[in-house]
Amino acid sequence: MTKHGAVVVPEDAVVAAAAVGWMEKHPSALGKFEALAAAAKGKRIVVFLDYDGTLSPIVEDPDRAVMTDEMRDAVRGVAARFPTAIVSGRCRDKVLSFVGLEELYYAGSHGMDIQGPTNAAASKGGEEEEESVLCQPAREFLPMIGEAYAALVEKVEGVIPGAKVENNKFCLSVHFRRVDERRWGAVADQVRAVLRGYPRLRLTQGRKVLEVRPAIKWDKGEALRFLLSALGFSAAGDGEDDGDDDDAFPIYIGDDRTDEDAFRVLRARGHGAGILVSRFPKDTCASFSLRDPGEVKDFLRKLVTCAAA
Ligand SMILES: O=P(O)(O)OC[C@H]1O[C@H](O[C@H]2O[C@H](CO)[C@@H](O)[C@H](O)[C@H]2O)[C@H](O)[C@@H](O)[C@@H]1O
Repeated sequence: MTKHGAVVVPEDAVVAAAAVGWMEKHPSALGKFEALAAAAKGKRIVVFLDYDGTLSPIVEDPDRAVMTDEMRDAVRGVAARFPTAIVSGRCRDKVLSFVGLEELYYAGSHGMDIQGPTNAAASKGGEEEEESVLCQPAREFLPMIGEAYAALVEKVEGVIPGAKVENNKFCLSVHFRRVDERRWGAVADQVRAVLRGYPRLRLTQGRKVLEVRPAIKWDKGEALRFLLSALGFSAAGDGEDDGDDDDAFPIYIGDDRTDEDAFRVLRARGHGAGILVSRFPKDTCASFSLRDPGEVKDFLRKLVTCAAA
């Protein structure tokens, strides 16, 4: 096609070519399953799963982001074969209530609240909750988060229709999915104004959500390292003879910006697989991709079948 003598490539063709290029760099984890299984051969697979957008589809109301029974069965099957952790921005109790599987590790509040399986602790009786909590690096921030929550409810949720503040214990989520798009800027301005009173809290952005969290060096990547180490594997994965088992093959599946911290850790380790859940090309440190939670479920089922073979 030509216009004024120049070659004009239709916009759809440019988008399609970019998508093809992106898929070459981040191929489908289903399409490359055999290669992935071969890379994991002889190593011990450890599975890390984000929740929203990965195990459950993104929905308007965060309180209704439930997971299907089929997905629960797939996660249960994986957890019966490999150590498995849910790593979420949600507070640990809420994500546990959505997933409903006590045999998993849970890292809530973007990894700032880590708990081991509660099924074993529960059978011992007594102080199950305290026994199963493994790591809470932002404990001292609890009173500050409580104060900031109250201020955000008053100054954002109370003022901008559709805005919703979710208390995730060690962090807060300010949702604007249901806010009129013309007021998104106002949400961000109000949140920033509140946070000026809390210089030790920082702001990041997820999928139509502003995330307020303690400004400490801790994120989903650190949680992944912590859990590997708690499971007896090397946290660095550097092949050093430091007494730790370097034979883990961590698989991390997630859809959002906060999952990039975990993908970066896997890149640095040089083994394991970061899998981004996305229908569209996105800048990512993940090596593979899956399109949506339906494909995540298929991938988890394949892992189970492969382990049983
Ligand atoms: O780390 P995640 O498990 O992915 O949690 C990140 C945030 O997820 C939730 O919000 C997102 O999903 C909602 C339900 O589908 C959707 O309404 C919202 O727009 C998304 O941002 C959760 O509510 C947040 O607290 C998490 O931080």
